[in-house]
This record gives sequence, structure tokens and C-alpha cells, in this order.
Amino acid sequence: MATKEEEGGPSSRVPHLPWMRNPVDIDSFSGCPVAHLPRLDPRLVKPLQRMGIESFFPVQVAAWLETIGPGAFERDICINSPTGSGKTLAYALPIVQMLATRKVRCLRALVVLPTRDLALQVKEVFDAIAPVVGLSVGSAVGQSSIADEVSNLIEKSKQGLFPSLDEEYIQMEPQTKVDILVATPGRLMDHISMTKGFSLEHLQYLVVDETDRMLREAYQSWLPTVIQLTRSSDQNHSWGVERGFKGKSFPRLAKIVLSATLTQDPSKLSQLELQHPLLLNSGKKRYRIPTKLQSYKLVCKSNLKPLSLIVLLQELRGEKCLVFTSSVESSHRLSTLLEFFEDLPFKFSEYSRLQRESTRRKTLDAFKEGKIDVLIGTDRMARGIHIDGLRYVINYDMPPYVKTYIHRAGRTARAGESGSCFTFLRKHEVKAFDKMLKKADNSSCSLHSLPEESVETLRPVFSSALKKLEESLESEATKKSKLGDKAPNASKRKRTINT
Ligand SMILES: Nc1ncnc2c1ncn2[C@@H]1O[C@H](COP(=O)(O)OP(=O)(O)OP(=O)(O)O)[C@@H](O)[C@H]1O
Repeated sequence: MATKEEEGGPSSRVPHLPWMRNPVDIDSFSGCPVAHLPRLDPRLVKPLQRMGIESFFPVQVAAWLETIGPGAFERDICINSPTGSGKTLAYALPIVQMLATRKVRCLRALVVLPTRDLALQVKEVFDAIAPVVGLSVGSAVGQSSIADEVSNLIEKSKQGLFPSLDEEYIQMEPQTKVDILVATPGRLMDHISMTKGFSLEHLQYLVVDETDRMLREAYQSWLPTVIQLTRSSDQNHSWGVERGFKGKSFPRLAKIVLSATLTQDPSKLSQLELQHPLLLNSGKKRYRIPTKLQSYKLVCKSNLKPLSLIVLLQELRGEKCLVFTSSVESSHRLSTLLEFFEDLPFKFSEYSRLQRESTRRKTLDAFKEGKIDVLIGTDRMARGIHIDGLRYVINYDMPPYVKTYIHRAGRTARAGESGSCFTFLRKHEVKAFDKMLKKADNSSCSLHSLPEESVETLRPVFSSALKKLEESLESEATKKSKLGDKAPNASKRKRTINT
């Protein structure tokens, strides 16, 4: 059952935690041209330009001013800022700048994200800026075998190369090959428990991206484990205590946590053991959708939803579009059904956790490259993923929570661009949906109607497509049961799937 927190609660509720009540307002900062950002290491200017960054977004300026300069990283930073507002660079840039003066290579910054796709996306940002200041970035996401990952992360023992080295010197050598590691919790835990030489002992920065999602799931207790391992033995983890490194002192572990829907739940946030936290919030409200996002609702009967979707996609004329359904089964059923409509003027594909990782990756790449126009999937695609030029999001099934709406809709209208989110609703869902949008501080949602005759012309094909769909699902179920798969059979699916 959903908690009040997941449902979103009233958008203006006063947070329980005192430090959340008077945040720094990100909206009070203006964008800042790259050349004018105070104290920016000049070596970083070129790579930023290569990334197409001419001016920093307000969240990046706000985070920079709170982390660089006098009192740098004295407080843990919590950022609540809309989807697509540029949160990745808001933490990547200060971390790279702070580590740019490091003398010895060892793991100093750890960024944890919920999925591999997201982690790889974030690694790309670090890869673009870190090497110019001599920093090396690694990933622990399970994209390659654990052995390959280990060899990319850990230096081979010096003893093997130089047997004459004395014991003490060997022990002093940090073994990690990377300064910054971007990880998913599962693979991170694998390395913590199994990889020799993998150490968090020298960690200075811990970033928990998509914090609310990361805190909702325990992922083998990764967070308490990381926090425990980053406490130095002589430290009783009080704020401001310095962490030692072979006689040289380094600042305490600084944390940055962020989301477009940051939790306000004290019991969840307490897991992070934040020290003297500072909240950077966009505006006065708890949630915000991107300024240039247009929301539309389409009211239609369940049985006409697939046809209405086709008509809407025809209207969008092959523009890139993400379609969200409520379950993997629903996505599969919908995409299989669309296959039985001939000559659709758009290319579409399913994107589902039931597919192999390699298939999913190829599909996402094809979508990014524009070889596929429409991707049909679930909330797995909703968090953090950035696709250039994506202007349309369609909620084929109404999102269950306001947070879900924010993350799904937030795949478009990113980085100051405009975009539209269409939501299909049944009549009885309209009231709940309007209420949900109010929580997202989005009170203007126009009704979008589709030409009835366009829907009607598709009806004859629909009947035969539906028949073929049932046959296809039956045959899939038979194949699966022959293979001994315990998946629910097609007739069971029919009851649970909503087309
Ligand atoms: N200063 C900038 N100028 C131009 N583009 C930028 C700038 N900063 C970030 N971007 C681009 O904006 C897009 C969105 O950035 P990012 O993915 O960091 O957003 P986000 O706030 O983390 O979104 P989400 O909450 O959905 O994860 C990216 O394509 C990024 O390259």
C-alpha cells in the first residue's frame, strides 16, 4: 500500500525537519556564463564548452556557491529541483574541482544511482570533465563481468611487480585505480564484500542521486554499509571531525543527496546520517514541474484507448515519444497489439525489464539515435533518463502517484526546452488526476480531444488485431509453459492487463 509520502501529500505541507523549513531558494539564482563562475578551474572551461554548456543553470550556480570557496562542503547538501534542471552537473562539477588538486590516486568520490542506465549516463558527465584535471572515473554497474570490472578498478599488487618492496610500503599504496566511482548498489556491495583492495576508507564525497527512490529500497543494506565503512576508526562521526589519511588530514565525508521529489520523511532521511544539512529547493513548493512542460488530458473509454493512442501518435507525426503503461504485461500487450496494425506511420518498440539487458540497451540506443520513434514501457524509464530531442510523453495508464507523474513527465521539457505530457484517463479518474496535478503545482492541464472519425476508421482493423493479439499471447504462454516457465498464462494475463 502506498504511504502518504509516496502519494505526495499536500504540496505546501510544512516539513517536520526544522532544517527543511527555510531552504535556499534555487530560483533566486540566475544562470551564469561559464567564464563568470567564480573560482572555476580554467582547465574545466574547454570540456564544458565541448559539452555544449555556455551558461550554468540556477541549480548549478546555487550548488557551486554552497560548495566551493570558504567553508567548502562544510555542510551536507540536499537538492530538490525539477527534472531536467541540471542536477548531475550541479554535483559533478564541484566534486571534480575539489579533487583536482589530489596528489595520490584513491577512491575519493562515490556516486550511487538506482539503475545501470542512469549510472552510465552520470558517468558520461564525469568522463567529460574529470580527465582534464587528471582524475580517473570508474563504474561498478554490472555492465561487464565482475572480473573485468575489478581489473578496471583495482591496481595489480605492487608486490607481484616489485617483490623487493618492503611490507610497509605495499600496505601504504592505495589500490584503487579510480578517483571517482559511479555505482549501482548491487554491484557496489559485490565489490565491498568480494573485491580485494576495494576500499572506501579515503572517501570524501558520497552522492546519493534519486534519493527518495534509493531510500525506499534497502538494496542489501548498501547505505548503512557504506556509512559504516567511511567512518574512520578514530572518529566518532561527529560533525567537523577530520578524517586522517596516512598522517595527512582530509575533510570529513561530505554527502550530497538529490531528487526532483526529495523525501521529507525524517525516518527515511535519518538513514543518510546527514551532518548539518542545507536544503536547496526550487521555489516555495514541495514539487515543481519544468516551466515549459504542457500537460494535457485525454478522456476516453478503456476499450478505445489503443485506437486513441494510435490517433494521438499519428498526430505527433513520428516525433520521439515515450509511452508509459502501468505494468510490463500491459506494455507487452500494447506493443504486440500495435504490431497487428499495418502501415503505422511511426516505428515503435517495447522496453521492458523482461527483455535481456542487451536488447534493452540496443532499443534505448536506437531510440536515442532516432531509429525508433516510440518507446513503450513502464516506470523503469521514468527516472533520470535523458533523451535528446524528446518532446512528448504519453501516460497510457494514469500514474498512481504525483511523484510518478513528475518523473514520467520529466523525461521531456528538460534543460529549458519545451515538451508535452498527455495522460489518458477514464471518466472516473479525472478528479483524482486533477488533484494530483495540483500537488505537482500544475493547475493548467487542457483537455485534448481526438477526431472521432479517425478513431472510428481504425475500428475494423482493431477487431482483427485484438484477435491476433489473443492468439499471439496464447502461443507465447504455451511456449513458456513448454519451457517450464512458471509465468502466468495468457488467460490469466487477460484479466490483469488493461488495453
Ligand atoms: N548548464 C547547462 N547548459 C545546457 N545544458 C545543460 C546544462 N546543464 C545540464 N544540461 C543538460 O540538461 C540535461 C538534463 O540534465 P540532468 O540530467 O542533469 O537533469 P536532472 O536535473 O538530473 O534531471 P532528473 O531529475 O530527471 O534526473 C542534460 O542533457 C544535460 O546535458
